[in-house]
Amino acid sequence: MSGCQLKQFSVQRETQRWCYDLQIPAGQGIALMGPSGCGKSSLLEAIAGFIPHQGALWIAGVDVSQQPAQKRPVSYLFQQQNFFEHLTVATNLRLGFAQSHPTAEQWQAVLSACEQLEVATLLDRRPAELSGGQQQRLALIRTLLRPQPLVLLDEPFSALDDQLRDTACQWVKAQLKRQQQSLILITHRAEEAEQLTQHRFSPKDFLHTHKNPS
Ligand SMILES: Nc1ncnc2c1ncn2[C@@H]1O[C@H](COP(=O)(O)OP(=O)(O)OP(=O)(O)O)[C@@H](O)[C@H]1O
Repeated sequence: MSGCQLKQFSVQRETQRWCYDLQIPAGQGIALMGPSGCGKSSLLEAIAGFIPHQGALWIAGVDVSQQPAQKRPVSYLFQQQNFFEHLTVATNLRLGFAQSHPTAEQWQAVLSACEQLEVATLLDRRPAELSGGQQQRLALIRTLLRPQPLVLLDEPFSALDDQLRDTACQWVKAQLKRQQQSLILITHRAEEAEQLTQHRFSPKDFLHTHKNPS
């Protein structure tokens, strides 16, 4: 089956445990909302393979739950953009593709995205020479153009003003549709969730709290 499916997928942080049964069809998305500390980032980290989980995780028809993080077909944008500081923006963008060699078509898509998101003149700079909003748009481009079936975005528009936020949101929506990627989005803004996803929920609703033995 295409898309992404979590079956009895459980994540543990000390005394807290969340258990999820979710399905996200290809080209569709869900938004994780809710207060600080409710478990939004923990779910993304477990799906990406950075923290342990139990249960099954199917992505594009394959159960990847036993795979290490680097093998999972997931493209993840953290709140910190994690660029290599000693490399130019262009080289950082190339690193998103297999063997760091995008095809001519893939690189054309990168350049076109850079034009649309108004960062095309920045490709020869180093990340430290960019504003927070410029870094965020370039990180979005790197994340969305990696040809992975599942995209995880953690507050991807937080450094953008309203006009750029709207432009970036529309671009993300078009990319997901064109590449039939599933999305899990963390956001505090209802309008972003409505624009990009079909379902919204809080991890709080999936929480089982254990009492420490006394
Ligand atoms: N590395 C860690 N070790 C132990 N507990 C952690 C760790 N990281 C987070 N937690 C705890 O797990 C719970 C969920 O945290 P998580 O970061 O997933 O929440 P969040 O909803 O993403 O919060 P925020 O909106 O503030 O980023 C919190 O109680 C937090 O204190």
